Amino acid sequence: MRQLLRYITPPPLTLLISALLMLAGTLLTLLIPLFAGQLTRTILAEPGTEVYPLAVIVGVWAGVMLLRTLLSLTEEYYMGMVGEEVATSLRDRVYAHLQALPLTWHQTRKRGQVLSLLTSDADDVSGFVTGTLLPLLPTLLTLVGAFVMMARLDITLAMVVILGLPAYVLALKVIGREIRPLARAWMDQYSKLVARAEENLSVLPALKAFGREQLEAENFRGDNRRLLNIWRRQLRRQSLLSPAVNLMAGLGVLVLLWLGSRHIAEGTLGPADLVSLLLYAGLLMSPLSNLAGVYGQVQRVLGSADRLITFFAEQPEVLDVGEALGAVSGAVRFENVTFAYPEREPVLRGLNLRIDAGETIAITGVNGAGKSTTAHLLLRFLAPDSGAIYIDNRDIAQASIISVRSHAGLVAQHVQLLNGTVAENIVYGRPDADAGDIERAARAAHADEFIAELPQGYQTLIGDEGVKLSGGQRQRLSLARTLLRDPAILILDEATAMFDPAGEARFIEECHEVLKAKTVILITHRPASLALADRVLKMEDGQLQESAEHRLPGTQ
Ligand SMILES: Nc1ncnc2c1ncn2[C@@H]1O[C@H](COP(=O)(O)OP(=O)(O)OP(=O)(O)O)[C@@H](O)[C@H]1O
Repeated sequence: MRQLLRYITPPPLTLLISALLMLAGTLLTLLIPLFAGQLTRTILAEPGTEVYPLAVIVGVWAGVMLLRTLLSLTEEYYMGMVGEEVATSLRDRVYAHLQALPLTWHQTRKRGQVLSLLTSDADDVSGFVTGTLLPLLPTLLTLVGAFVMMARLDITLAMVVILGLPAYVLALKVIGREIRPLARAWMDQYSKLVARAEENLSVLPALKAFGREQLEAENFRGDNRRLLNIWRRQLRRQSLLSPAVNLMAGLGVLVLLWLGSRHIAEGTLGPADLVSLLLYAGLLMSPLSNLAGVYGQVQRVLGSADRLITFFAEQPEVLDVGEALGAVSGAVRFENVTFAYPEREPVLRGLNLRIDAGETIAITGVNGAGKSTTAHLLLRFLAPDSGAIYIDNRDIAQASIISVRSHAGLVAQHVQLLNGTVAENIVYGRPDADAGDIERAARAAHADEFIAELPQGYQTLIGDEGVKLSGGQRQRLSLARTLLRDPAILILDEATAMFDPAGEARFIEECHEVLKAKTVILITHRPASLALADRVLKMEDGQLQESAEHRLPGTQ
């Protein structure tokens, strides 16, 4: 928990005000038993004894109660604010870290599980800090204060209370021990449930096409029942905690009453002091129950805290460390690059590649040969196991990731678009671009024709992942988005795969001018696209070989 507190930054002033209000409130509460003692003394006083008048005691008592209520109101507001600010800053940090983690981290996790870090785990932890951890302060103060006041009245009775505490702590431990693993199991099962729902909803067309609605509903139901069972087991133990503690506290009060009456009979304690003492013991009951609750909640929240600590320990991509590449002409060189995905055979084995600035090369090869992997290495989504990659003779491992990605643009095989307008999608990589820039990029990608035919032109909403567009239109939009960034190196990974043959031929002819100004890497099998290339390379056994067989007749 202490590790996690590093990531939680409560607002200092609001926190200080809440703490002071809590302390003041607790001190006022500790006065009440004293008033009760004085009241008893006044009621039982022999005529002629000097005691406070009844009206004074009741008046002061009522005044203190009123003040206590006012403090509680203000305290609630400030505590609420601390809670919300803690939750907000923790969510900010989780989200920033989520985005900074490399693609490889995300590829090995389910989206639902990742999202639960941001939602339930972050909420659990911030709720714990404000709902449990901060109120601990008045709880502990009440405990200590009540004990000191009791000791002043009767040290023996106060010691009985202190000696009873270890038994109480032990009971907490025994009952609470089993809660933690159950809390973790619940959270794991919960994220599995969310992950399943998320996955099913994101592949809904496939799910419906294969008639899996009922099967998936049953799978979900099964996961949901398992979740309920874990919760039931956890609740059984958790609901045991508070009654057990209350029972022990009640028995403790009985012991006090019995011992107190004996002390009165022996003349070492006055009846008014016994009244105060019992009220102090009563004051102890609620902090003790609170502490019991705290123990249960600590066990529960530790699961979330563990997950967040592990998550924050993951190494993020540092985007701006290393030198910026500055202006580049776009020459690319792979030198003896070897790469394997974790626990897989190497994809690239000593790959060498040299592309001159402004050259267009095509890479072909069977599915799974490693073509996209090569592109991802150039973008620093992945890092080579050995060897080096250069842009303009500068090792990209030494350059800042952000500058590498600003010079190398990728139009990927699977186009990813936002659920926004056409214009919002094109401007994504260069938010400062104006309408003229957007239209120029669209024209260069030959997307302007179909955009003009859309109901609201550039302002047309294109739906989740661009569902309201055809595959080819999505690819053109994706190309426009990349061209707007104007990278010196352009990687088109099967970027024309969705084009109809006539459209592809036209596109290639028309884009020729735009592409001529850049270093272009075409990952493709399509003869029409291959015709664009100055050289065609074939990927085989993790290496690239020059190949002439894909050239179209008439091309150089
Ligand atoms: N994230 C990943 N983790 C593990 N293995 C991966 C990952 N991505 C790709 N691979 C594997 O690496 C190999 C190369 O994949 P890559 O996508 O580079 O091939 P490709 O030549 O682009 O194929 P295609 O023509 O089908 O697009 C494949 O065997 C694939 O299974």
